[in-house]
Amino acid sequence: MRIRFTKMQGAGNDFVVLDETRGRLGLQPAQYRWLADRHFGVGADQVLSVRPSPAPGIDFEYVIHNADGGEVEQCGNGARCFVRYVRERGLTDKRTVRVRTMNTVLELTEADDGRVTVDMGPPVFDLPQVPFDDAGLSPHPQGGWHTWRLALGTDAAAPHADVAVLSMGNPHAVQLVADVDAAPVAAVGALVERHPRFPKRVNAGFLQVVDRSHARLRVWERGAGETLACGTGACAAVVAGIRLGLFDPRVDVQTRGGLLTIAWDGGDAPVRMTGPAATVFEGEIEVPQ
Ligand SMILES: N[C@@H](CCC[C@H](N)C(=O)O)C(=O)O
Repeated sequence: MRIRFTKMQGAGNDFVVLDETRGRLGLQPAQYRWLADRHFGVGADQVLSVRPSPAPGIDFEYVIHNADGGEVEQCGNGARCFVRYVRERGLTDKRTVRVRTMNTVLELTEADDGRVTVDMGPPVFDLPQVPFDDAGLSPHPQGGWHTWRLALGTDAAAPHADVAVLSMGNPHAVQLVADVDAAPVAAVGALVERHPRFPKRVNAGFLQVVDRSHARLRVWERGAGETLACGTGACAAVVAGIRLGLFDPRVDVQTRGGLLTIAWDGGDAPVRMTGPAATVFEGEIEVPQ
């Protein structure tokens, strides 16, 4: 099957975007995996499919597949690219677009300078909803909140990670590090991603607090490995830092691929993420059956 695609990136988190507004392509998990493959396919951290309005008051549906082919609930950087995509192609002329993902409706607004702000909705701390299994674990109080100690192996000498656990519609485990450049993101991230306490696996964030309004962040993403930026990861890291008493309500997060600004007023307030989104190139490719 020959398909048209658009390659996009938001802060270096890169995407293959597919237009399914006039009909489904019917791709299977192995085909999403192939499209995301950097050697045999186009190459991307996620594949995003743009579908027509699923209900009155909602402009589009947006479906996300990780590079491993698995469908997931949210993608913050992808959401910014999504709004850029539908506006650039004339699929809408609205500046603020409402889009349904697997488990929520997001509101996205493109500013004159091309930066996009996403209302990501409120963070979720209820552990079964993350989901996180805390049976038999005690939380470690820190600031006004707590972290959880995860053993990263079965023997007594196994290393551990102290993580703050929350959902931004998708699961996140955020650990504080002194220096993101020295953090063992691949080794520890892979262990946290598949830790048995996270039944749906988890995105593992490594957060360096620079000061009360500046952070540095690296994220080992579920189903994609380390990416140059993770939008929901930045939201989760800032929310965790605010609850741990480390940040003010607005934080600039420096990722390896760009700068994201995250704002959260606490409680049930929505998390707002602002950052770049850009088209890289367009093409056509024959996808193996
Ligand atoms: N890159 C994303 C997150 C994509 C999904 C994530 N890997 C998951 O499995 O939940 C972002 O910008 O938020």
